[in-house]
Amino acid sequence: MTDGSSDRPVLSVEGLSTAYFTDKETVHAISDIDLSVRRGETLGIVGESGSGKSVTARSLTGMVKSPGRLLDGQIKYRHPETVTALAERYPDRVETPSAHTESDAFVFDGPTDRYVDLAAAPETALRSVRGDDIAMVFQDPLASLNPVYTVGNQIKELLKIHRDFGDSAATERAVDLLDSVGIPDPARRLREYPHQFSGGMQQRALIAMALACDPEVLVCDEPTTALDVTIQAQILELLDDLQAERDLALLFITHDMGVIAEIADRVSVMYAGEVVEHAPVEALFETPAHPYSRGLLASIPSQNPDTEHLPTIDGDVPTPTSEPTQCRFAPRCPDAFDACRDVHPRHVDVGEDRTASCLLYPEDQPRERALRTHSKTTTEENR
Ligand SMILES: Nc1ncnc2c1ncn2[C@@H]1O[C@H](COP(=O)(O)OP(=O)(O)OP(=O)(O)O)[C@@H](O)[C@H]1O
Ligand code: NI
Repeated sequence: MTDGSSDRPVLSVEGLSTAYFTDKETVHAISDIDLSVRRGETLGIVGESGSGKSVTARSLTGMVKSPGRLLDGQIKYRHPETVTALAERYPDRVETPSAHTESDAFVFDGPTDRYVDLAAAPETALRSVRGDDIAMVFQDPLASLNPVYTVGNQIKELLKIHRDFGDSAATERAVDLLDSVGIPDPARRLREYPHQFSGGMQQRALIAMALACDPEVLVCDEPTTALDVTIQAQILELLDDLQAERDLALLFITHDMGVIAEIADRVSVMYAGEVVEHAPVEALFETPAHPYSRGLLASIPSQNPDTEHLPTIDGDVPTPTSEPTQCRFAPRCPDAFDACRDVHPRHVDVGEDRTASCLLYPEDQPRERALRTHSKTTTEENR
């Protein structure tokens, strides 16, 4: 490829913020999130309950429901066919180097980068991206499957609507899909209802549905949390195989560091609506940079074989009701110092391909100087 898009991440999220406006308060569920995932890569998103993982997943394809709303940020989806198709469908909303349109452009067709900004896309465009380009698998399979239709009919329906398949072609493809996710005797299971499937088989069926339209990106939000460990391990292995076969970009959300170790290539650690560390998985486990990451790791049984009681991080994730002006982890942080309560940390490089947002860094600088790095306003920085 000559347009340079091929070596960029298929999905990159920049400065994404989503808030819920309730009668009582505004919940800044995610603030200024950056993420990226490449084809064939698994990005793990980890954090305790309430850290904003699911809101991040929902924000990606316009699934945030009122009273929630995206406030800011870009979601750059780079898939040449989609860029071309949406540019044709929304000619007034395309920005090219020769034709600068109004500010409501969401298709960017430049010489060095071609993408669709899903944060600015209209719902009609998002609807065609959702499921087709970016598919999701959620924790509770029964909530995502319709109890009154057979599993086969649900898969076939997708293929008929999104792919214009006829009935027999859809049946054939549905059998292949169930087979590819390791469901034995697929032609027979196709005629069964979701409740006739075990939990693990339901989750496999959901993965088959997610893959029906050949997505580029698969987002899995705690897909194995409800399953027992043996079945969980089988599903993780399945996802790993499917990803390799299809060169999928996989975004895998979990609160479980053990699962992250199994499946992720790179990891983004979330806390109270922010990403606090980005790192390759080996580096994160060997030398976690952010004190929160250290705390999460210390609570994995396999990392502490000798301890009878696993250390946990005291306290809970706060519900963020304002934009961050300080370190949100400071109240629970064993390494916190005075400035942590006044200065909002920015992401700084802490190694190859890794950053952390913590006032302890840059580590090689005297603290005063390090603090000045964090105090800089966004406009001073060359964004
Ligand atoms: N519909 C909503 N209305 C108000 N606040 C919401 C809503 N949905 C999510 N939130 C808030 O957004 C924040 C992030 O929630 P989110 O569900 O993304 O967390 P999570 O990391 O997925 O947690 P879990 O591991 O429990 O699934 C929480 O403070 C939550 O209370
Ligand atoms: Ni969640």
